[in-house]
Amino acid sequence: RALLWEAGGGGRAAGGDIRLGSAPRLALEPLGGKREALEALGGKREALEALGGKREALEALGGKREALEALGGKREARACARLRAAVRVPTVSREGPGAADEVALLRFGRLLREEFPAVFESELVTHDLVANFSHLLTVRGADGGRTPYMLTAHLDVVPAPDYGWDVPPFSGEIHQGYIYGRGTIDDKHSLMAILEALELLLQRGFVPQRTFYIGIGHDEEIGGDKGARNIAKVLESRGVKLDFLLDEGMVILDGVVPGLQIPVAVVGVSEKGSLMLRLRVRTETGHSSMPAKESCIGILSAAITRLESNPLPQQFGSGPERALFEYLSPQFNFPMRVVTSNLWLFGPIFSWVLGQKPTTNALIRTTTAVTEFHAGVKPNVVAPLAEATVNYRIHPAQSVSEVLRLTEEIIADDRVELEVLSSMEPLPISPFDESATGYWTISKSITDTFPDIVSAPGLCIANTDTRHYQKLTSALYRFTPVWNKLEDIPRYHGVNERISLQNYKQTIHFYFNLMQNADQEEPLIKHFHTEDL
Ligand SMILES: CCCCCCCCCCCCCCCCCC(=O)N[C@@H](Cc1ccccc1)C(=O)O
Ligand SMILES: [Zn+2]
Ligand SMILES: [Zn+2]
Repeated sequence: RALLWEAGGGGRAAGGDIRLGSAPRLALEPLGGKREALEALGGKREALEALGGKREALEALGGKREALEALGGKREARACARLRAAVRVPTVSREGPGAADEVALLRFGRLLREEFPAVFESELVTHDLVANFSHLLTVRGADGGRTPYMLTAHLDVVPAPDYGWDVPPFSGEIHQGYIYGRGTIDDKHSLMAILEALELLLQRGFVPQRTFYIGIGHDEEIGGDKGARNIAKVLESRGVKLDFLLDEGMVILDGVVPGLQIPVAVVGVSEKGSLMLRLRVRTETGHSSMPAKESCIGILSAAITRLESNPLPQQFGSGPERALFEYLSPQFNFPMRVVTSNLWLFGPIFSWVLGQKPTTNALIRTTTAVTEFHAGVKPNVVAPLAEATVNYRIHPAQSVSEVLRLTEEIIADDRVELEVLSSMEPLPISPFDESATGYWTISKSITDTFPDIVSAPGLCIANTDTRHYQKLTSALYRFTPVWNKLEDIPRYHGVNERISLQNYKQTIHFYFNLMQNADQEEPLIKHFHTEDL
């Protein structure tokens, strides 16, 4: 039992490889025969459900001991199997009209209904299908006088080309204690864990005191304009106001913050804005044997070089990043503790240090990413047009108009046309003072689940569906309890996205704790404990 959930968890323990892939007879031998194998696994149906099929079951299990250790308990095995099944449905969002895979989106909806019968059949739960593929669950609380809260997640994923992955990205394979696949940390893990926690609580007869909503968007990865936006509209039309909302966003960082001695759970209390800018240069085309002195490609390249060599000014101290370091100050090692306790003095040097790495640089300034470049039509034709896309993520201390003005100043060339493709101002800072019940409910649930780490408010550097819910509450928080070491950060939207089995179990525990903590008036007391899971 312990091995399954501890392998790879928090990067601390290395589990054994349970993908053996040997012939069925070889797999059966160490188990002592088919009947014994099935008995060990609690029954044929459970074994097959947990592992996704007979052949896979046999391939995955190398021996009796490994089988028992790997499966832990039936409940854990089933939860793990359900996440793997979710990963196998390729709910990929692509840019452009008609790009949604409607078959996969519908299949995913069916999977949710089949896998969580207690949720979907409960008298306490109402299910609304929104914009054909998104889901809104209302879990009716006993005390209608209390303000509801909301948990959100999304079921779509970014594309995942096969190359570069150790296992196919939509296989949900388990490898060395991790479930691999697109969506395992963005964001099917949180969606499935929320429903796992609710399923279990409902099975145990839990009746929440206050109503809560679960919003599951189907197009977050392309802006959420159909899913989350319409879920929010449904709630607005019903006159709903929320105490707080929790979505994906920030995570647990282990060894990512320089000088911090313990892992920190960063709860995003604000979110950077965004500006997608198209740069365009047009020049006379013609025969490449008689080129003009400058080409549109050269002009645009020079503009881009100026943007990259002139990052926008650092803003350290004027956004929620300052609170993060003040909260964490006692946890830093000796020299950093002095620095972070005296930011009035060391602010400029600390900001310079943060600016040296992409992850921490993202906290302190509006970032400039040149993401696309297109030009030219033929090797012997002078290019008529060069285009590039620049994606700014705007620090809360700046605005879209300020970033546009600075861009024009840096480029300083009228031949470069600017077109705003989309823009979004940074989101306001949600409350995290003593009276912020949502923040403290999340914070307590983090501590209940991970007693040895600290939590702190911080800035979410990517964008989430939360902006669609701004009319419902000003208390928007962004956090899922994914445990990240520095080397794990590129897995988001990258290759080898994965979650450890232990970390997935912790994710379920987190929501299980949260659903109970959210009901409590001070002091926060739970009825059920995660040890019972
Ligand atoms: C104290 C040091 C902190 C160092 C920072 C470390 C950062 C670690 C961050 C981990 C990243 C987690 C990201 C998860 C959420 C991703 C959400 C997302 O991908 N959103 C898209 C949404 C979008 C927006 C606009 C158009 C299309 C899609 C995004 O691009 O932001
Ligand atoms: Zn996401
Ligand atoms: Zn994403």
